Amino acid sequence: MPAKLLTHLRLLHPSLPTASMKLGPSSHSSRAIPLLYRIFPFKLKYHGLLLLGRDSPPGFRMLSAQPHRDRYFSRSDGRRSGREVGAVKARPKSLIEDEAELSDWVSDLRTDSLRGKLTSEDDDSDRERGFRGGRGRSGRNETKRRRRESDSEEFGESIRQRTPRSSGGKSYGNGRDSSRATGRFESKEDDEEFSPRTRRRLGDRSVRGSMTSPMRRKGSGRVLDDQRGSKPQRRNGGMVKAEEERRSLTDLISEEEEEEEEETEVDESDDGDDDEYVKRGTNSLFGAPSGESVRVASPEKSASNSYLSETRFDQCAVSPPSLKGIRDAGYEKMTVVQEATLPFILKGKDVLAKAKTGTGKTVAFLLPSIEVVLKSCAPERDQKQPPILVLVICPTRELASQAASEANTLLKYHPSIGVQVVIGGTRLALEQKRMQANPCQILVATPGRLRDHIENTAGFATRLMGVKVLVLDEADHLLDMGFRKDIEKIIAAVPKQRQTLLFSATVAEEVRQICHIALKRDHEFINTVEEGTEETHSQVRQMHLVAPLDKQFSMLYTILKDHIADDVHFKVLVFCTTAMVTALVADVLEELSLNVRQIHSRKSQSYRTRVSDEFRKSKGLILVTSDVSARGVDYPDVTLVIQMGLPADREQYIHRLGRTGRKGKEGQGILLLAPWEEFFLSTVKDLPITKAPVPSVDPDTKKKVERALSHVEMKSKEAAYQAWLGYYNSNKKIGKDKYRLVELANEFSRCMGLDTPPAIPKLILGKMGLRNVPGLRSK
Ligand SMILES: Nc1ncnc2c1ncn2[C@@H]1O[C@H](COP(=O)(O)OP(=O)(O)OP(=O)(O)O)[C@@H](O)[C@H]1O
Repeated sequence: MPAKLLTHLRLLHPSLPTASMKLGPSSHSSRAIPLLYRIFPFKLKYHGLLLLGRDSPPGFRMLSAQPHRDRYFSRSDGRRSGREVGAVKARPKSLIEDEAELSDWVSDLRTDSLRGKLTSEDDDSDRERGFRGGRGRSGRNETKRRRRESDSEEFGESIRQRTPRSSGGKSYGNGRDSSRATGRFESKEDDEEFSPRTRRRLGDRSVRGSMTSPMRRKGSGRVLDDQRGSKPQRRNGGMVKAEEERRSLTDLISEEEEEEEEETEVDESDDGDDDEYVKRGTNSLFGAPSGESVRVASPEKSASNSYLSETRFDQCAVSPPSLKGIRDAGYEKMTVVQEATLPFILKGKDVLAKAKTGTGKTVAFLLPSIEVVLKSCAPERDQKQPPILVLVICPTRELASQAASEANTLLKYHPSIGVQVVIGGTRLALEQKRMQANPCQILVATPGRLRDHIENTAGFATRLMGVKVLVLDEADHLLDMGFRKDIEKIIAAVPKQRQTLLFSATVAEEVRQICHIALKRDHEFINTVEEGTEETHSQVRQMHLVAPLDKQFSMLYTILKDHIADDVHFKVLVFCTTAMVTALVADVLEELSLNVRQIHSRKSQSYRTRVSDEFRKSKGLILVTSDVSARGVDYPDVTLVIQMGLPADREQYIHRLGRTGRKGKEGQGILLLAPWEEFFLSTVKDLPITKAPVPSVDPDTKKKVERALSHVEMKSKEAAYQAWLGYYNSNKKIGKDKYRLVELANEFSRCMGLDTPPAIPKLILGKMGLRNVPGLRSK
């Protein structure tokens, strides 16, 4: 690590070592097979299922329950043959990923230290630390105020024209007849230097190394344990100052736009109790997993490529009421990840599980968690603050609500067990009341709001001391820098003696390096993504299209029209880089008379919930969205996912794409990039993304789109421009040349039909480090 970088890092984190720290290579667990033999004594005829990760750090175990590529749903195009992709291969990162870090980045500008990644915008909007004009308001304390300061401010950026590569036919329908050029990525701009995210991670790793380097840990879990209960880390003066500046800035640029505080529409469990039922359930059902009660999917079945295993739930050691709930939900067989993880979780092990999108991870952690609640003694009736036994953390409000709703489904025959959800955008007091008045053994929360409760709800911290199971859904994201502080705080607030479950569709090497902040050392790493296969689904056709910005609106419209014509049951998600760009794209498509909804962090929670519910139930609808929908959200039957502009990173690309092709269904994904964004393709080059045919845009369509753009409100364009500039400014590759960045931003402005780029407040330009850059207008 360059000495200069280390100096900057030390500014950010006083505990950094004085010499750069090198993390040694991971060693490899040789315990995996014997242990699995003990657990699945008759199963290891399928020893092909057990893949010892060559790179696995000690204590990790890779279990591939899908040793063969799914044939059932795969297309016979042979695109994937011969690819060698490590299941958890380390790969470069490219971009700032979540809005929480955007604000950190803004703070860091003053110190000229390394930048974090730019988030496209909010995930857990309640943590909303971004830099966004508006919604700043004072709160009870710093945390609260910071949290309420809103989602990311949007910044923005633009293009260099390059002729898109031509290709054959044009269909963006179901893709069955489309030509499928197997274009190779030329990625002329392959990273020679570290991306901001990589730099940040390097720094981060050094920070980690100083405290909890997995390579030198003897009991890495213990290091964190030692931190529990300790005061939050002291920040250096520079950081404090920067944060204060950011806060005051947020206050200054507040748009006085109070977010509506409304109750979510999450089902609450009833408050019946049935202790007898609970006790009955605990009688004989909870032995350690054995070969008789749990089976791993057979290779034969895996070869069929189904996301389902051959094991039925009723073959497992779960309680009758849970089984009834499962049956009512329509589940009979376990999915591969459920089958692979359940025995370990029921046995009380900490688990890090990786399984592809849409393969039932939520049930995989909820079902055994419910069994843990059942096993625990029922609280005394007059107990004022009954303990919370299971704590599930999700990065977004939508995901938390969804998980709570899934929990309620499974709890149908467990009347005494209650689920509550605490998420941003709702009234804290209301949540406090609900948690008081109703059973709440299982709490699903977004990190920011949970911290609010820890700090501001009387008796809440005591209730958390009852936690027996801690779940981090989308764990890699939660352990990333944007959430890290909140997660560390949360971990410190729950008992050391607990079971921890980490689930995600992506587990980057960096995450494996740091997961010990939450997991015990002897945790299980259960990887159901076969080594050498992609993390995406074979039945999802992935394409990329490179086109100059000024053609993108017309192309988007053409792609959508073609898809709609091709599939009457269309259901499309269009992902955009930031909330304000999302709003702009939605406005344009609406002007073009398409059936469009929009969802992003600038919308009130009640609106988000409404739109999300509508999209879940509908067909024939297009949802234009920011990354609030990128992870975990389970919209059934999405036929097409379009990603416009640079995804925050490789993982985000995979999660966004994962909104289609769920539960073994087919789907399509199109990544629409400008020529100068093409470098991103190198970060996903192991995925089967082919070059899309360039849609032919007829002059009428072009005019129609221009007209639609001219009808979009100026305010919307201004906000999109600023957001766009900010987003790309924080990208190391694009943001490093400010002159070029501004050129591109102004190109974007012209694409919206503006002759002059909108003026941006001086203060914001200053924070972006763009003051006095020619081509920008300030106000
Ligand atoms: N055993 C099962 N049989 C059939 N369907 C199931 C089963 N378990 C879960 N499902 C359904 O599968 C769908 C996807 O589940 P879920 O949202 O938990 O996936 P996921 O793996 O968490 O996806 P993501 O990675 O996108 O978060 C949901 O609609 C869920 O109800």
